[in-house]
Amino acid sequence: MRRVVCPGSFDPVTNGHLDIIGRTSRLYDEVVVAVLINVEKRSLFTVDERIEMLQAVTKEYGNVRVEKFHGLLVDFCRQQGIPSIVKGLRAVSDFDYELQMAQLNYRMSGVETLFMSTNPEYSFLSSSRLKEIARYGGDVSGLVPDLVHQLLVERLRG
Ligand SMILES: O=C(O)c1ccc2[nH]nc(Br)c2c1
Ligand SMILES: O=C(O)c1ccc2[nH]nc(Br)c2c1
Repeated sequence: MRRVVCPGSFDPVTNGHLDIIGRTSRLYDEVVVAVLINVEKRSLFTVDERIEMLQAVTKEYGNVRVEKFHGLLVDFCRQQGIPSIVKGLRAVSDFDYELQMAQLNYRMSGVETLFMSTNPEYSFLSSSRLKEIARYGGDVSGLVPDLVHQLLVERLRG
């Protein structure tokens, strides 16, 4: 059974994330989306809210499991018995950092990292940029799933 981890903060999940997860779900028997618990970082949605959104928007794929983890990603992979990670690459600017992380993770644990080119339509998109636009009243409806859009507007209004 070929399984892979797709890590991130997903605060919240965007259409860019969903594109990567959906395409990855067609390549593996199971995709484990790993939501990072980072207590130092102030997040807009709680980890459990992010997990619920991810579960709702990935249900249709049928082979995506959403989990949370803290600490080292490679320790999570080891605990899950999963030998590889898939990450999206939006632009050359992502590559330097992601390459270093991939080399470090491999050196620490032998866990492999596979990179997938993001859909150019979303190459500018990140959760943080999305929240910034939404905070100032910008229309982000085409950048996140409808469910996430509703929750985002409600949360920012609150
Ligand atoms: O949500 C994040 O922080 C995040 C970061 C980096 C990422 N690369 N590929 C994906 Br999907 C992804 C998600
Ligand atoms: O949302 C982010 O912060 C983020 C970062 C880096 C990323 N690479 N590919 C994707 Br999809 C992606 C998303």
